[in-house]
Amino acid sequence: MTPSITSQSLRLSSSFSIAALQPHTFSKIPLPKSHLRVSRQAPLFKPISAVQSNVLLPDASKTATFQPSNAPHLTAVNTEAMEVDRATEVELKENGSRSKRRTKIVCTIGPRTCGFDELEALAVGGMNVARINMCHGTHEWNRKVIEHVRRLNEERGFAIAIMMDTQGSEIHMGDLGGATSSKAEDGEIWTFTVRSFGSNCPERTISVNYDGFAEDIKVGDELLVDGGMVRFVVTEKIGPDVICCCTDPGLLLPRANLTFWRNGSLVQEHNAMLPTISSKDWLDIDYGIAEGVDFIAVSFVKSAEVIKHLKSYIASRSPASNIAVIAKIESIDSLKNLNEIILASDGAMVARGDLGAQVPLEQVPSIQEKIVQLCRQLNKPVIVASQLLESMIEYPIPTRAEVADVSEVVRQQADALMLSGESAMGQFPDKALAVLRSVSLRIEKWCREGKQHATFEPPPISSSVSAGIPGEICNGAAKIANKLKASALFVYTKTGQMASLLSRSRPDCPIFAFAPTSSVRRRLNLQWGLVPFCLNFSDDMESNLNQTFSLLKARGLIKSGDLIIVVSDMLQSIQVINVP
Ligand SMILES: Nc1ncnc2c1ncn2[C@@H]1O[C@H](COP(=O)(O)OP(=O)(O)OP(=O)(O)O)[C@@H](O)[C@H]1O
Ligand SMILES: CC(=O)C(=O)O
Ligand SMILES: [K+]
Ligand SMILES: [Mg+2]
Repeated sequence: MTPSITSQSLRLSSSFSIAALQPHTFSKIPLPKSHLRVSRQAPLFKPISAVQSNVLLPDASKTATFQPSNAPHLTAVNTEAMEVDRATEVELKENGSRSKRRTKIVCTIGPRTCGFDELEALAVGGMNVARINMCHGTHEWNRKVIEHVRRLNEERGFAIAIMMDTQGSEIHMGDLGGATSSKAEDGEIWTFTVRSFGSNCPERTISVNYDGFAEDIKVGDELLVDGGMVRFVVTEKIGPDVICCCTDPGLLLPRANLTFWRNGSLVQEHNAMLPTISSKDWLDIDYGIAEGVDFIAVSFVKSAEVIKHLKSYIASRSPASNIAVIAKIESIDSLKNLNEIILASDGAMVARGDLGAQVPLEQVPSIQEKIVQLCRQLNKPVIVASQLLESMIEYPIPTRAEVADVSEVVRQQADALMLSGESAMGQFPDKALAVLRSVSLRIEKWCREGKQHATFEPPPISSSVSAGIPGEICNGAAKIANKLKASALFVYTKTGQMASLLSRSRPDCPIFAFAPTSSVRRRLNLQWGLVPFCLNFSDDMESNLNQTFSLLKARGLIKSGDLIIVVSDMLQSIQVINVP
């Protein structure tokens, strides 16, 4: 039977809640008359008779679309479905909604995980975002991956976003003539050159992507592959060829990054000549726009200008698209302009791989913490990437140190963790994902327990952004949710902004975010604590709530008596409701 909402409810109108939180901020804004209504049996909501007719229920029995248990035979009607996937459902039900994982997981897709079945295993294992790296793979290859992910979303109710990562134009090696790797031994002489050889690469010769490669290099400089995985010293320059002697032996991987060091410092001259977005990158970006990817992550960002330029390019090429631009922080230049870059972007990535090749390794942890905090202040999602579980490329369990590293990211409350080689070409992609999931869950719980008696204070919003009324409503709602130990926060949001602000407050309970389009839903799937749903809601909050309660109860994701705190784009209010 359809429930009616009759349990105790408390409704705080905007003027009450806002004024109570921070009166001075709102003096200029006209608000409705202040009132606080607390009622028992409050007739706030009508019973939901029309719920089922507002929901699309596909026939396929294996889909995860919500299907109220008493109406299994209804089929398509006029609006979009509200979907939930197996992974979310299991996580919500396993230990109760409050223990749902908050930290999101990005998986890089490579030869190991590009098939439909492998992608499905990652989806079921909790992947929130699939990353394709344009350093590798053709457009055709990447298109297949995108198609598979789309199919999983459509058929199985997942909300997996696609992130396209640009190659960027830093100096890197060629593809080793198709070999998967090459071993450089101590004392061996290798040639690095701008000449290209196709598949007939002479022995101990590496082609390099940048024409000006040999120009600024001096005999005696050190050449580091992938930040020092293999090290050479330059012994001679002959025309376009740079002759080097190997001083730290190791494995050379295709397209590995190259940096030059002189007297202990990075030689930056040639990097300065390279555009952040190369002509190849622009073609890849056109491809990404055409494929409708959700995020474009820009490698080796140097300034805010390039982000602004890309955002206006996307807006002009595809005005209706909702592609978010993520700034990858992985160079000395990006550190110099961090504030402006992050402000101009829709999110950031701490790309520790290349970052660690440009700054001394011992500086990487403090830089990571600084970027994570800044992103939180500026309300931008942040991903921490690279080498989180590097040993799991080869081994089925991580090192203790890797677990400690992942724990630290979770403790810092970054939005997302990222797998690179572990999921792209490692032997244990599913196990690596499971480690990220279980460490996240455990550390999140530990942090919540630890702060039980601490007072709640979200970080101040930086003076360079103003979150205004919505920001204060969200902070207030999170505060109330923590105090009352609510089961969940609900947010009805058209653009996703209100959900982001709630996520920023890092509340103790999960945030169920209802968005009208699947593209907003996917985009929200990168952010801490958000459980995004696609729901075609109206301006009538009463009916939205009736509908949502009915659907979530039918699925067993909430139950009568649960305490829910509700906010929305449409009303400047915080509602406190017991699920009927
Ligand atoms: N599409 C792909 N095809 C083949 N190999 C891939 C692909 N994507 C990733 N890989 C492999 O996985 C490794 C790690 O992936 P990752 O995306 O982190 O790349 P990367 O080369 O380290 O560059 P970046 O700095 O852009 O992350 C790569 O070095 C490569 O060997
Ligand atoms: C992810 C990436 O690009 C890096 O760590 O360098
Ligand atoms: K890249
Ligand atoms: Mg990188």
